[in-house]
Amino acid sequence: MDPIDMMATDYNCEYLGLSRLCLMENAGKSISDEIAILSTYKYSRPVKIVIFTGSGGNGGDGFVAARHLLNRGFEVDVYALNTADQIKSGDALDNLKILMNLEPRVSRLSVQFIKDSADLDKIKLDNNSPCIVLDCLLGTGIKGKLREKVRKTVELINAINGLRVAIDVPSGLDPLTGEIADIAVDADYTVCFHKVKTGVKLAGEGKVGGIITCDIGIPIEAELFVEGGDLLRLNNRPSSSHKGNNGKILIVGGSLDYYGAPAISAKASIATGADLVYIYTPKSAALPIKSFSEDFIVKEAKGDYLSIDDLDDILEMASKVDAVLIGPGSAQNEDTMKLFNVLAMKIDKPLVLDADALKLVDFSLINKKEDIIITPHYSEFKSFFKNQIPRDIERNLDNIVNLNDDSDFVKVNDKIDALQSITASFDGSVILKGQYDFIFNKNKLKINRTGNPGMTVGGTGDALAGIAVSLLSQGLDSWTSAILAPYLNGKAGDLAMDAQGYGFGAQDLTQYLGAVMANLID
Ligand SMILES: NC(=O)C1=CN([C@@H]2O[C@H](COP(=O)(O)OP(=O)(O)OC[C@H]3O[C@@H](n4cnc5c(N)ncnc54)[C@H](O)[C@@H]3O)[C@@H](O)[C@H]2O)[C@@H](O)CC1
Ligand SMILES: [K+]
Repeated sequence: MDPIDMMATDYNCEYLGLSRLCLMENAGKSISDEIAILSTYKYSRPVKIVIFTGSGGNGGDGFVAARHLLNRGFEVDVYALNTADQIKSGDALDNLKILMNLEPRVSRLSVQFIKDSADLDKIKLDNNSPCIVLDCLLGTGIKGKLREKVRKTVELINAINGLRVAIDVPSGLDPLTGEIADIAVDADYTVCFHKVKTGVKLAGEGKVGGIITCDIGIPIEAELFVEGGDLLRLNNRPSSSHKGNNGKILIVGGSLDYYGAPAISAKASIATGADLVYIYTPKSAALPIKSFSEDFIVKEAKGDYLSIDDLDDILEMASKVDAVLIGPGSAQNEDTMKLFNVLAMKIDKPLVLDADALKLVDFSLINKKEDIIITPHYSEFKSFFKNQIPRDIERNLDNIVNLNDDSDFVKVNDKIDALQSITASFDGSVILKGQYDFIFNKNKLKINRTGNPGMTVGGTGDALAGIAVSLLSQGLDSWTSAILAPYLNGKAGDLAMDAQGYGFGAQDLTQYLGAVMANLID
């Protein structure tokens, strides 16, 4: 499991009501269980446990483990590299405080703080008595080069005559790639929580020792549902960035009949952080779109509908932006169909296809593109994938997909199986909109639960497409953009509903997007 997926999952537990403090307790308890087994297996008796702790959640696991190991009768020495005021994780701090509250010492616990590297030289371990060393310095939160004190501690741990057990990830090893930039704990065992981190798997036994995976009570739904923790996937904007660095978008849409759709998409794009939005639209739609906002840069096509005559202009504009949305409000006619099919093939930027584009663009022209998101509701889904639906599923598709009772485990799983078999030869990401949005690509699946019946109002689908293209333009990959877009859209819809009841429109919804993006449980 990639570190970002693990962090998002941990946070998602909080949104499901399962606190990270509780997960840390389970992690520390499972360390204690595994250490008891290893102690018996390696030494046939309890040995001294030496725990080195860092400033984050990994250190917190060590503090919890210390408490459980004491209860099992072990003698425990904790060497904390950070004092209480330097500890970054609130949960770790709570657990350090518990250890510090155990005064006067009745149990066989010692806690020492390592202020600087010189303090490390003072640690004297009896090399003739066996011990088990727990590396709780750094886990999935490692960033950049090891700081000097941590680096020295890793050297010390590697020199100790004892069994080295790394917690979650050997400190110094990249939890994503498995690479060691400088030095890492040379672990005999690595105890991983929930799932083995990708880097630990890639590094191999020579670097991480034997891998032990512990369940810490994270429900499958914390991974499957898009929740607030997934907002951790949003890019941090560099403070040195300037206009245009954070997303340039082209929206191709609008027609004599519809002009609101591209404007709402554009509003949602700006509201989710894109810097510049260009809209290519027929003359008849251009003026009303301009009047929506001074933020839009509108280029007029000649006719009342988009047509192949617009191809060169659009390709020229597409070459200057980071991502392109095709479809909102374009209406369906032969000329527009020709244009959209060529555009979908020729544009080599990340793409979103929405609304009429899904009725006009041929599946076989784009099914091998990975950098594409489609945002169908059920009837658009059926139309787009019409030649991909296996016979046995086709007969029953309406029943399978239009679930009313989504709490039914079997039905939800039938639906997932059916959707994945229909979309098996599509390499992009699909957001199937509904009461619950199902988001999937060839390998992954997520379910978004935000949103409310007030969102049946016109334009919320256009907002969704605008958010998706905005995230793409800011450098997120198509899968990440596809899972976050419906979450943000639905959550903003929920805030609009709280404020205005069913009286809100898609434009109102876009006003809440910025606040939703900034809102992560601490
Ligand atoms: N968040 C959760 O819900 C859970 C987290 N768990 C544990 O918490 C870990 C993740 O916690 P965190 O996100 O706090 O991250 P870490 O505990 O891995 O480390 C983050 C801390 O280390 C410091 N740091 C980062 N890079 C450094 C470097 N190169 N040199 C020196 N110091 C550096 C940071 O300043 C930060 O304070 C997991 O690996 C796991 O062990 C478990 O308790 C299970 C639950
Ligand atoms: K560690």
